[in-house]
Amino acid sequence: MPDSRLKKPEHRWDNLLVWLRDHGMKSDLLVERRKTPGAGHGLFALKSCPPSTPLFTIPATALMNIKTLKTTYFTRGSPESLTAIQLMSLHLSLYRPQGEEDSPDPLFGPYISTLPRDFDSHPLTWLVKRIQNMAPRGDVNLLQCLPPCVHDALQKLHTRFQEDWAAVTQFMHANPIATPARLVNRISPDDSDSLMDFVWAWLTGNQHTAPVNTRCIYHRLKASKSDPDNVTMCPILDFANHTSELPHMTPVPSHADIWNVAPVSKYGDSFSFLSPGGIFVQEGEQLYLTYGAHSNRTLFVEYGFVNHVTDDSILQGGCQGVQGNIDLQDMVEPLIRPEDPLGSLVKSALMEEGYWGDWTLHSSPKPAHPSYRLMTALRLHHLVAACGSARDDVLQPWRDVIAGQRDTISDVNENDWRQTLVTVCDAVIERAEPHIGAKSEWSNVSAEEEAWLPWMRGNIAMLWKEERLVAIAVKASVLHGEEF
Ligand SMILES: C[S@@+](CC[C@H](N)C(=O)[O-])C[C@H]1O[C@@H](n2cnc3c(N)ncnc32)[C@H](O)[C@@H]1O
Repeated sequence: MPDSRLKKPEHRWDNLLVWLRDHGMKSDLLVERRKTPGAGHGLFALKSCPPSTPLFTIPATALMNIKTLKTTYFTRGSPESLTAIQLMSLHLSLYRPQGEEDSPDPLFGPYISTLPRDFDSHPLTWLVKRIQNMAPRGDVNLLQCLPPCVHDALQKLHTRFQEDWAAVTQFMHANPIATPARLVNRISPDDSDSLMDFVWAWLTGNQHTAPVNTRCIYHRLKASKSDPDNVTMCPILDFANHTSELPHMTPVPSHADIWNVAPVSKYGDSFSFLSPGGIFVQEGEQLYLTYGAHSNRTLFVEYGFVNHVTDDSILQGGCQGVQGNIDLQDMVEPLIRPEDPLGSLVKSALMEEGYWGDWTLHSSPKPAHPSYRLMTALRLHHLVAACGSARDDVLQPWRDVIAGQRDTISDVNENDWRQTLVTVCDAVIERAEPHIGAKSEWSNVSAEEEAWLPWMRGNIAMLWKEERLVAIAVKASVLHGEEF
């Protein structure tokens, strides 16, 4: 067990290592945790190593997931009545460290004690606080400063959060004996402290793969490869920051992955990671993971940070990792006017064919372009507007285009939707400009406590900058007559 005298924050990492060794971790740890400028902690190489070197292995019993938690909460033989994410969030919420204390969790205490103590800088925290009428930190209501499509994405995340909160509070109501008596009150549907503990837990226990958001990673635990409960929290690994460009660490496929079966052992397989392939890592270099090919909108909403974008990376394609991507739902929906009779028919047709929403612009691959979904929606909008009708025979040429039986509806229709796209791009550019002028404290400020507010303003300005640059790039493509 960890030495109970080692209670100061700087010893929490050491306690975690002792605890992991108690769980059977061998001394093959080639990484350490260090502070980074601007991204909290990160993982760094303890010594230089060749490509694809084993860096560390976390034993199955030290991974927090549905297998290692289920005997604590579910009656033997009964169905698992919470998803993996809900179960991890419940457990974390019950054992959230209070103040500077360590987590009282008898199962994962030394691990939970190393996790970030709050997610005040995360947009979901702002949204829940606003709904609860709790004063936001800092003097600016950052939610009002978000680009509309980012705000919409945050609302969707909040809906997922609320569903999990409802499932967990119902579970606790139906299974009051699942937790030690002194902790039962930590989950109460009407108590704002419980809710804020759950926000912390949910953001902690959620990251790296859809559908989760901040600290989870795919790990094969179930018979089916695509089971959403194939996720785990993984000590040590979860200090790895994201890169979309540099070579990154990779998991070693487990026995269950290789044979495409559920793990044989009760708690699943252990989890090992390799140094980046193809490069020598130097001692002291930061080791990254790639959380996924996410847009900045997704990174911001799910993880609370964004990738840096520059004029060059969007307009010239100067940086491979940056793929500017903006969503135009809030601009295009008012054009269609679903509240009007014709607009409502356009909406129905788009929904029927699966083309309603997710209308995006992309800076790469070159040329910068609208998504096929957006072109499809704009083509239909102009067809119906030009004919003043949405009868089946009017819609047929549009259906032929989506069925691949013709390239376009007509030259006039192509010209119309391209013109509209230019107008929409102009509106996006104009709307973004006032939000970009604020000086960006992007590079030098740490993301922690007192400093997070200016850092976050820089992130939000970056989202607006991306809106503007991607709109400029797509407008230029249309005006150059690019075919998409
Ligand atoms: C899995 S954790 C990584 C460890 C984290 N830095 C920490 O100190 O606990 C993911 C979180 O790290 C931060 N992060 C990860 N990659 C980042 C990056 N490239 N830039 C800024 N922040 C990043 C974000 O706050 C994200 O939600």
